Amino acid sequence: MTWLGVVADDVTGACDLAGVVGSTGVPATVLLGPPRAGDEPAPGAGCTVVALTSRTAPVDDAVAWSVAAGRWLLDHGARRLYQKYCSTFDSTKAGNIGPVADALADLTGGVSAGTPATPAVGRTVYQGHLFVDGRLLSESPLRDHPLTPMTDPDLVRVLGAQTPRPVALVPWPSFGGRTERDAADAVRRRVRDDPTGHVLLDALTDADLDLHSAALFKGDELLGGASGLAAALARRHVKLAGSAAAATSLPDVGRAGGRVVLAGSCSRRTREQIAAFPGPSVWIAVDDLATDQERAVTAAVAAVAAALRSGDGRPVLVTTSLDPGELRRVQDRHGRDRSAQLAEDALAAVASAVVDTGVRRLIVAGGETSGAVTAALGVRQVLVGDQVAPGVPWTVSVGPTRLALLLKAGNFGPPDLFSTAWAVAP
Ligand SMILES: Nc1ncnc2c1ncn2[C@@H]1O[C@H](COP(=O)(O)OP(=O)(O)O)[C@@H](O)[C@H]1O
Ligand SMILES: O=C(O)[C@@H](O)C(=O)COP(=O)(O)O
Repeated sequence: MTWLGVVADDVTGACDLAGVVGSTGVPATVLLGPPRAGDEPAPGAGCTVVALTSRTAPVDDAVAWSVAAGRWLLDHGARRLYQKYCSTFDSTKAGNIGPVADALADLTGGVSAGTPATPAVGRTVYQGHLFVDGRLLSESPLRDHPLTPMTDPDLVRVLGAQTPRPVALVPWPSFGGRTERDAADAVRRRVRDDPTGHVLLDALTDADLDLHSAALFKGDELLGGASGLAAALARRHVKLAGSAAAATSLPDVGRAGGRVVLAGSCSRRTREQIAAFPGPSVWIAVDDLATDQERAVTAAVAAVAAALRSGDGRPVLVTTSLDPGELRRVQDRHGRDRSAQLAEDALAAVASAVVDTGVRRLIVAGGETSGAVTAALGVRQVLVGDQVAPGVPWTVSVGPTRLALLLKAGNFGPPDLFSTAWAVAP
């Protein structure tokens, strides 16, 4: 029975959260939404995540899809709603986190409380400022993101610019190091004082997130954040229920057909993973796609097929990724949105082509990229298994053609992920 219903703004974020929650003993499943008539949560899932592609969508679409997903989750028994956004608060200039929070809060208690802090992957929030591996967000590689460059680390200000509702902060000194009861008082007082607003929570450690989950577990407000707070809520759920479920074992997809890595992420970690990849690789240039998309995609598909045939079973990497300087030049030539669309469409087309030839195991790097690839493959639901690294679980698609998919957030996973993750593939 679904206890936590999650509306996630991208596919890799959904898998991150489901993997992390699953590792606490709460089985989690991901529906790639918005939900359609006849969709049902997977049986036995304590946490059902609806993955949207709403992070960079127009605001009205993001709100409409999120409300549909939230209603569906509540209609299917979810006791709490959770808005999953990025641990680095990734937002376009228009900013979808605020409007979606406003709309989802209206479905629940009218107020939201949450934090992107996820110490397991180096994201902490202090005095409302977001740090990534100890650097302010604005000084981290996120300032160079292709679609959502983050240049302001002050989350109260960033969220405040996205919503007409008040945004309040629970700063660390008001709860940090306190007893569970005192910390809960500090959080609940803030939530009571702002009954129509959004409350952001500082958090430096998982212990801080456990204090927040104790304060928020029984309320009716909209919860929000990244996988850190969701995991703390799941730990609390398991503690109160007194038992954890066994890890989900994923069905085998077989070993035939070869293995492919599709990397559309330009994030620093993905670029390290590309640089460390020892196998054959095919690079697709956005300039070529802009000149003649069909020809460039056909050439890429042929190159991948040849590499799969002659590569002794080694995985093949296909990528459009660029470093920040080159990326800016491509964006200047073709426009930010158009170049992103060309890259996503190309990798999605390559994914369809290789699956048509029998490939059943794929790693996809990048949230937007994973959204495009799973849409092209017609994947509607994935079962989530063990994590290869924090926030990086293998999944298997539900449906007649089972695919093993590792849908990886751009900045996640160790540098050798593209060659080592296969050892534990379903
Ligand atoms: N060569 C390129 N030029 C312009 N945009 C690109 C290029 N390669 C990839 N992109 C775009 O960059 C974006 C990366 O976002 P995403 O896939 O979400 O990765 P991440 O998880 O790192 O945020 C995608 O929209 C992708 O299509
Ligand atoms: O919270 C996170 O950092 C991730 O779950 C996430 O959302 C990452 O987004 P992408 O880097 O766009 O995959």
